[in-house]
Amino acid sequence: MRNKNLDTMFHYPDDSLALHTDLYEINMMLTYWEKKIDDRHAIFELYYRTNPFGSGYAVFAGLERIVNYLNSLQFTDSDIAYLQKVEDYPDGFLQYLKEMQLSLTIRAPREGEVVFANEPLVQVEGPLAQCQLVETALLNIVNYQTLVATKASRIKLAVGDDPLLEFGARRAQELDAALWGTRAAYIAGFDATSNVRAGKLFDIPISGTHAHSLVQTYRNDYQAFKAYAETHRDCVFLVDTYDTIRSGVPSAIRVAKEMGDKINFQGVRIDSGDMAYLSKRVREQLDDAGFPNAKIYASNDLDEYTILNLKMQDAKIDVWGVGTKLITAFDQPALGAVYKLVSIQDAAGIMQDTIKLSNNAEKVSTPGKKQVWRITNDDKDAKSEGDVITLFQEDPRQLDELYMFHPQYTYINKTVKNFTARPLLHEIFHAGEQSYQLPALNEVRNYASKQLTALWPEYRRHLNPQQYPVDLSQRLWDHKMNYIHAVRNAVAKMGKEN
Ligand SMILES: Nc1ncnc2c1ncn2[C@@H]1O[C@H](COP(=O)(O)OP(=O)(O)OP(=O)(O)O)[C@@H](O)[C@H]1O
Ligand SMILES: O=P(O)(O)OC[C@H]1O[C@H](OP(=O)(O)OP(=O)(O)O)[C@H](O)[C@@H]1O
Ligand SMILES: O=C(O)c1cccnc1
Repeated sequence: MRNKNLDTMFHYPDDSLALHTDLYEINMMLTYWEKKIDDRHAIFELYYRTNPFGSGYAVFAGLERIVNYLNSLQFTDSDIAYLQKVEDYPDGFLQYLKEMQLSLTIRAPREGEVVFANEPLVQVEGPLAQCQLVETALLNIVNYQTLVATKASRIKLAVGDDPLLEFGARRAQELDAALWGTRAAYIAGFDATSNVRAGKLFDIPISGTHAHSLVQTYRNDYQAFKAYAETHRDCVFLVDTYDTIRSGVPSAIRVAKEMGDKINFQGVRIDSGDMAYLSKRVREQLDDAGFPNAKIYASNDLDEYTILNLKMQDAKIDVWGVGTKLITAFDQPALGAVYKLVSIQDAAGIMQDTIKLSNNAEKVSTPGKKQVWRITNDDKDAKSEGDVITLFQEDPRQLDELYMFHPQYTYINKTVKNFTARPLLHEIFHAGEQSYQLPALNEVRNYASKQLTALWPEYRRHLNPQQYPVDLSQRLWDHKMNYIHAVRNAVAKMGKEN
């Protein structure tokens, strides 16, 4: 055994994720500490502004890693020694960091929840300095995992019930992305992965065929397939190394016939060329040879668009392998989630909500601690009517009817009568202690599938989906308008004084 642990290559046996943050967070912590406001109660909310990939929704992922991160959050000796070496921080502050004990309360949706732009996804509440410290890691985790889970759900939607394999490890942005991207893909509907470590760590089914190098090694399709068949029971032969129709498939058939029931001839994989044309010809070859149950696997830069197109061309593909375009979120490499202060205690100990104005209406933040409610209509197959963001203490479940209106175009409105309101933000940590039991991964996956089904197809479709209503309650809307006017007036007054 050469290397015991990945982290040991960094020569810090006590390396931790406490420094997995931007320097400006620690710089702000110093200011708060020196000015004795580090303990002020603060509330931050994490959200993104536009659904990715032109989707009508996103699939929330990353919660398990957030929980692991928070549970392990503690500055270690080497973290402190490093800060001491590179920054001119006072000893008292370093000591404060060293002794810091997590006391945050965190709320988030269940992993696998369907979520929408501008909804608070992670709500972080507690001492200002701690809220600041965790910003970078929370954004890092949610931005990537939610993005890949959403991409995966789009691909899953395209394949329907066909088996869907994740092949991304080699093309991912490094090891962590391969690992957690695989998990996100599994949550959103992929059935198995080629990534063996992801299989081991997360108990995800693993799956593997073979590469072109096997065929190149033997310089001949038949010899390569034969050798593989003599050493494996389950066989999927990659038939496109030299000539799919004239050499690859005939060699696969010959080996399957020769080996008989010594192997389980599962099928063949095509990885290049016109896959609509080739798959139809290969299907005929397999059927004519007496292998109607052998499956045709396809891979090669697939995504939801090529898959839908291949289906439209009636390609005879049974199993889909997707790597690069999934794991790198190829057509939109960033979700763009942000983390904003929405409320903070003043010197008198009173919570004061905060707002960020912008010339762009969509970028004006919504002040205050909030809750998100999923409104489903009991008269309409329990499909979603929309979401309503409320002040945290509001509870729409107490209402007989709910007035829902578009937060910008308020003339777009409706009143829902026979409805169910379900809060999306659950307490995950309470005052630093984990208060939520993480569900098993398969439960998360089933949950995601159920939530996607509960969404009207109009919101789910790939192209130009309908915009799902994400409304503000009347109270929150009034609250926001009051803040906008108050800040505008204050700015105008300051302008006159200056
Ligand atoms: N019938 C088809 N309709 C639409 N797209 C297809 C069809 N067949 C293949 N594709 C896609 O077209 C792209 C073709 O890729 P590329 O230009 O690399 O060709 P190739 O045949 O795979 O060549 P190479 O041997 O270099 O990989 C891939 O993304 C593939 O999934
Ligand atoms: O196309 P993706 O969606 O990214 O799927 C993963 C790709 O990785 C392999 O190719 P690669 O050329 O790396 O190896 P190979 O020699 O086995 O074809 C495989 O054949 C797929 O084409
Ligand atoms: O098992 C496969 O076919 C596979 C695995 C990784 C990448 N491409 C293909």
